[in-house]
Amino acid sequence: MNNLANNQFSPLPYADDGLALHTDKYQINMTEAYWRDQMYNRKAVFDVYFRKIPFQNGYAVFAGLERVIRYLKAFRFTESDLAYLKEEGYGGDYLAYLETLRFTGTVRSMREGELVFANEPIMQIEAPLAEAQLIETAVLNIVNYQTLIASKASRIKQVIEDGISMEFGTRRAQEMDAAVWGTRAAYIAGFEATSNVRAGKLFGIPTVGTHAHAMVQAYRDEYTAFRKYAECHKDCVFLVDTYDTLRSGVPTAIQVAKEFGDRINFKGIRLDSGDLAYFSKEARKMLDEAGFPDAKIYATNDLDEHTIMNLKAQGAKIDVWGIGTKLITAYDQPALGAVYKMISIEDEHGTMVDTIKISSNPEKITTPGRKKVYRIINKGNQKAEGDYIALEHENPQREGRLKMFHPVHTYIAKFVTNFEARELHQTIFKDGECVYELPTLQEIREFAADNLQVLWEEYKRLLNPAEYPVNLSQDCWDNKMKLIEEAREKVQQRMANQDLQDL
Ligand SMILES: Nc1ncnc2c1ncn2[C@@H]1O[C@H](COP(=O)(O)OP(=O)(O)OP(=O)(O)O)[C@@H](O)[C@H]1O
Ligand SMILES: O=P(O)(O)OC[C@H]1O[C@H](OP(=O)(O)OP(=O)(O)O)[C@H](O)[C@@H]1O
Ligand SMILES: O=C(O)c1cccnc1
Repeated sequence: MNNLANNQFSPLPYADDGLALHTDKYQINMTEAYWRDQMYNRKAVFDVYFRKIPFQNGYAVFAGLERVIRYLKAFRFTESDLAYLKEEGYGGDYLAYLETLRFTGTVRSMREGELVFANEPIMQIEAPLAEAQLIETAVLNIVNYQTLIASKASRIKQVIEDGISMEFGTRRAQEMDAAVWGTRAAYIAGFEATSNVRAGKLFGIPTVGTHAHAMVQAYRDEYTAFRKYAECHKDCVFLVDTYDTLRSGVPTAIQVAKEFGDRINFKGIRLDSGDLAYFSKEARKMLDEAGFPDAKIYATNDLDEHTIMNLKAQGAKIDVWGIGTKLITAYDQPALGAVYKMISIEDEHGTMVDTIKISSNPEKITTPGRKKVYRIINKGNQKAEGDYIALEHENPQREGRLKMFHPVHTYIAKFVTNFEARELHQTIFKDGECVYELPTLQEIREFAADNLQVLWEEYKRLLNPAEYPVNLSQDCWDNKMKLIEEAREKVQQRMANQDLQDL
């Protein structure tokens, strides 16, 4: 095939492989129907949101915007994409249309590092129907994973507090993309460093590394392995659990540190098995007595927020926590479940009409219409009272006394005065042009940390956090009720017609 890459080391056989085909086939099929029916250019609006905060946490941390931006900027079907679609049986006229497609829509989104809650739009995408539909899969793919990992990392970081947290999961991640974007998400949420060197190169995340058991096994004894390592590395963290942590590993690390003196920076030891609480306490005493009070104790081995909390409760003397599998795979909840739902579409007369998806579960009924999300900050204490979802034309800041009520159990309500309504969405793309200046990763990370400050502790605790209010404005709620009623009438009308036909 003429598109074969010349580079034999390329992981993929196509030189022009792009991401437009990183979509579900049904999107391409639906788009063909829209195109043949001249519907493809009708403006459609979709919300991206999830229905349940992962890990039973009190909040989630949004990540994924940067990659979504890159994806949308580069969106196009390449020559080899179109050749493949032709092989799959799509017609030449439709393919000629796909060839011209670029993303021309408008995207409003929360910023990476924003705290996000269930049932509020993280992103709102308004684009010609065909484009909005084709990009759904990739947008969800990106947002779902990165937000999940950022949320898990934030949860772990809440427990580690002032200790140092390092992302060590690459070897266990669900393939390579997950490793690098996952570690970026963890960094946004407060992790300090990663072992993934490519993530260091791509994103500027600080990289760290100790050494593995393999090195001790290769040299057949700890003394030689530690010395060989120290001969070529100034910063040394010795892994002390290959044979016998307290009788061999720690004393050998101390011996080598003494022998090398100022020639190395003896940063500490790493424990990777056994009773981490007990070993860390004993090792701490040994290091202090040997004159290395600044040497740190690193710990790894299937750690997550629960083991870390437990180890801390046992008084473990661990300074640096290396977390792999359970973070990068979001081990206890492997999916965020974010969805992409149509909330408005242009009709044949060019008028935008709101749309709804009904479900027997009231929490699953979509909220129609173009909306804005506000975080209501109490000016007295600078804490968040909750989030407020309003229709586009509304401005809650103009209200002196804002009524906030539960979107399903509407009798749960409160009035808020003296507040700032902080709008959470930014315009990212305007008619296909990216108008958003990407913050640096450092800025995103600081933004995420600042956001946590406005949240009461009750929403941040690990176990049974309080439910953060996400409310609808009265207009938004009324609009939703109106559409539910209309949908119900349509079904009743259809049933009545059916009855007439059956007579
Ligand atoms: N004091 C402790 N309290 C609670 N959990 C601990 C404690 N020490 C270690 N752990 C955790 O217990 C689990 C021990 O797992 P496992 O039995 O596989 O490790 P190990 O036998 O010590 O080491 P390995 O099999 O890797 O050589 C790990 O998840 C570890 O983080
Ligand atoms: O336990 P995790 O949270 O996934 O953290 C990463 C793990 O990866 C390494 O173990 P591995 O057995 O792969 O190699 P090593 O112990 O020989 O270094 C390391 O020692 C950690 O235990
Ligand atoms: O540097 C380390 O200690 C490390 C790196 C990756 C995985 N586990 C440990």
